Amino acid sequence: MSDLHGKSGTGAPVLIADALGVDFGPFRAVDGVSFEVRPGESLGLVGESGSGKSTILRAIAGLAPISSGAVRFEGKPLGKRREKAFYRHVQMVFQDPYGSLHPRQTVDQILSEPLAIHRIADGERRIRQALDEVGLGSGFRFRYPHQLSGGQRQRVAIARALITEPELLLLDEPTSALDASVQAEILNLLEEIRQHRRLSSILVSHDLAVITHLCERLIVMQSGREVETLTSRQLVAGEVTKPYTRELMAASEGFRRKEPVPA
Ligand SMILES: Nc1ncnc2c1ncn2[C@@H]1O[C@H](COP(=O)(O)OP(=O)(O)OP(=O)(O)O)[C@@H](O)[C@H]1O
Repeated sequence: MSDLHGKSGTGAPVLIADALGVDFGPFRAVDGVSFEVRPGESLGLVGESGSGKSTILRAIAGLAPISSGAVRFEGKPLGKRREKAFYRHVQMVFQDPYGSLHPRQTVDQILSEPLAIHRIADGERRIRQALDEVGLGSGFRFRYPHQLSGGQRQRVAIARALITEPELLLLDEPTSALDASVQAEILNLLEEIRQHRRLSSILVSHDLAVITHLCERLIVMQSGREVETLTSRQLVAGEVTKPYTRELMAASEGFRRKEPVPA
C-alpha cells in the first residue's frame, strides 16, 4: 500500500451525499443514499446493472436531478445547475473511450479544450505533462482517436480529466469496455495517479476485483438503495453481513478466487 493510502481519509470530506434521491418521473432510481468521500480516498460503488450506480455519479456531475436529499462538494451544497468552475474541480471518465472522444479532434485539441474553457494558462507544459502522466508521451499528441487503441483512448480520456487538476474524479466503469490485459494496465495507471496526486475518486463498477483493487471502501447497491458499506479488506476477507453481497461475490468470477476456502 502506498503512503497516500495511509494518509488518505484525513481532513474534511471532499464530497458528502446526504440521503440522495434521484427520480426519473415516477421511477426512483436512487433512494436515500448517504456517503462521504475524504481527501485522497477512492470510494467504490458496486451492484448489479440498474442498481443506480451511474445515476449517483451523474447526479453529482449535474447530469441527473437531485430530487431529494443533498450533495455537498467542498462544503457547498450543489443546486440544480453547476457553475463552470465546478467542472474544473470535478471531472468524469466514462466507460466508452470510443464515444467519449470527439472523432475529428486530435489528442492535442481534446486536451486543449478544457484548458480553454477554464482559461488555464501554461497549456503547452500541461499537455506534455498530462500525456507523460498517462504513459502516452508526445508522439501521440497529433493523432486522432481512430489512430489509437481502446486502451490508448482511455488514457487520453484520463489525461483530459486530469489536465484541470481536479480534486474529485468520477469514474464510471472506466475499464469494462477494454480487453482483460488492457484493463489491468488502466487500473494500474489509475492506481499510480492516485499515488502521485491527493486525488479523491468515486469508482463505479460491477466488478468486485476492480473495486477492491482501487478503493478503500465500497458501497454495495441494489435497486437504488445502499445494501451495506464495507472496506475492501472486509470484502476480501469475506466479512460481509448481507446475503446480497455474498451473491455478488459468488457471481464475480475474478473475485471468487480470493474468497477464503471454508474449513
Ligand atoms: N435518464 C433516465 N430516465 C429514466 N430512467 C433512467 C435514466 N437514467 C437511468 N435510468 C434508470 O435508472 C436505473 C438506474 O440506472 P443506472 O444507470 O444508474 O444503473 P447502474 O447501476 O449504473 O447500471 P449499469 O451498470 O447497467 O450502468 C435503471 O433502471 C435505469 O433504467
